[in-house]
Amino acid sequence: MLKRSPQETHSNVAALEDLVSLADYSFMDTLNCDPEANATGSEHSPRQVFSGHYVPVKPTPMENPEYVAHSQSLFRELGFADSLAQSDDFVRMFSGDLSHVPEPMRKVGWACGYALSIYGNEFTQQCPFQTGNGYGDGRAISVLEAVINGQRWEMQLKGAGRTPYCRGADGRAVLRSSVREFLAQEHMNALGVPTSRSLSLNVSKTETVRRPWYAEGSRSMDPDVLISEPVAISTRVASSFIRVGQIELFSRRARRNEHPGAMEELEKIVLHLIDREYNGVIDQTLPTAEKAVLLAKEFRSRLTSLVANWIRVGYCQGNFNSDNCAAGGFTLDYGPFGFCDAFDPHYQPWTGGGQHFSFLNQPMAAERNFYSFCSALKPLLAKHTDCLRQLDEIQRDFPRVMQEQMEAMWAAKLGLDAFHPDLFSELATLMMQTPVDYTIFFRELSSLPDDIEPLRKSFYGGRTYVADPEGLDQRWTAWLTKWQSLTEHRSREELSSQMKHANPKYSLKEWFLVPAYQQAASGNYAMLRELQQVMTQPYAEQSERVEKKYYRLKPLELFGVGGASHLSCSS
Ligand SMILES: Nc1ncnc2c1ncn2[C@@H]1O[C@H](COP(=O)(O)OP(=O)(O)OP(=O)(O)O)[C@@H](O)[C@H]1O
Repeated sequence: MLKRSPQETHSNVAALEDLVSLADYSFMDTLNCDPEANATGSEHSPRQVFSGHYVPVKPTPMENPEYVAHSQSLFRELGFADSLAQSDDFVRMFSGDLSHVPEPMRKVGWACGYALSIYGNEFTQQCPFQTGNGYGDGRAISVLEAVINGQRWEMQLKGAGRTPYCRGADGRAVLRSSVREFLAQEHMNALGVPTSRSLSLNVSKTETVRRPWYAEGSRSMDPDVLISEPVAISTRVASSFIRVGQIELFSRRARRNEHPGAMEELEKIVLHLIDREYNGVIDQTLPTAEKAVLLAKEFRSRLTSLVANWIRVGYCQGNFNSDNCAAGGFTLDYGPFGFCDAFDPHYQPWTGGGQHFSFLNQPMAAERNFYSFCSALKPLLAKHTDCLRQLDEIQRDFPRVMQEQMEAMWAAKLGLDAFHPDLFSELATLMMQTPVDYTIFFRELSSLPDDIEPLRKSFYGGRTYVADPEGLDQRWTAWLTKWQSLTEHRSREELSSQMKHANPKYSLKEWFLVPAYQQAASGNYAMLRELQQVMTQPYAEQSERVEKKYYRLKPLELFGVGGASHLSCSS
């Protein structure tokens, strides 16, 4: 096993050999392999997995892979040469072909099982009496864990073929959803929102799969209408991919005493989570029960901050169940996500998603996931009443901590020293009634306008109403005057600069993504590259051409039926 010390730097990862020399399989010592699994990783058919933390699985190489994109910023952070991304070896490996990969890399990846709670309600699929159901990484296969520049990274191929958790599906991801996830991860990182990161994106020149599409004139996917789409594999990278649902899976098994080692497996996954995500935050010498309490407290802090950040940048996750909630407190699984255009508290990017996951309901959805997380820890605290009491307190206090984070976030967006409920409530009403583009409004406000004229750039209604029958102009003026009186004690330059750090100028709207992935499907990646360039500097003033194209209201024809959102949960 090869492990580098944090002091060592790797500024010269220019070839596959350099990368795989960093491979670290220490998780195999601390986690359990499914005892029924075949060590060669040749299992690609769905089956029930009853115990163990991971199943060895070989990725299924994508036919005729072609390089599409890589993250220059992550490559820089990892000390990788940009030329590596397009080298044959690298493209093959991150398209699922490990046959040529040298030692010490094992030519087998791994997939993990997890459970699912839907808005806090336990969901069990297929097998009601046992939690060893087939839910888990159905198409995501990790191939490498490595400590690079003192930080541990897990590299996971999404769309790398079937695993025992595929539940009969094809194990593939299409280019459309892969482009969305690749760009969204890049964008969120540049926005300063904790997230899994994009490493690379490759497409197959020949392999396609069929996916449901819209029936004529409808906004919903129709399972009977299928289209062929190119297959792609994106590699995402994170300190771990442990989800709340994963802790739940082992907790359910322990609670139901499903097998003799169930409690031990729960403890192992919790300690693994602490090691991967909370190392340095939680004292390793404490007993497990005390560690679990600290873990809950730290996760609460990260999760509430994460969700406040989502709202700050206009992001809605769309399907924030416990399987899509990273236990490290970062954004994971960019499926039916969206960045809002017009401000709407009930903005929900996914036609299949419920209102409970909509934009301003995300704190509640986070609370549900947090409760699932705390419940999952409880079997470890059964004999520790004091720890249990502390955990209950941490859980009970979630809404207060969430509210504090939200208020601090709104205050920062408005450049205020403290949250002013009346001012905010009038603003929210005005933003909805006008309505305003969320990104443009806050960015224009960050330039500290003297009157409401510059704010009109963000008014959707402003394009159609002339007479102002509802007196919106007067109300906006009154609101602005009040806001100005609360901020006038600050240096204008400093205030504006601070607000521009809280309020991005550019956000990755779906109607920018659609033409980019459509063009990519025909082998042209120009728009994708341009979006990557623009959206990785979301707070910067960019060229006039960029501003004209990406800092504008969503065109009216893209609203409503036949709109620009081509997304589903699992594409
Ligand atoms: N084409 C597919 N083949 C096999 N499994 C799939 C496929 N699509 C989705 N799944 C699995 O179904 C579950 C729900 O899908 P969802 O869209 O939330 O996840 P995903 O986008 O594939 O994965 P992740 O949460 O890892 O980003 C996941 O466990 C996923 O692995």
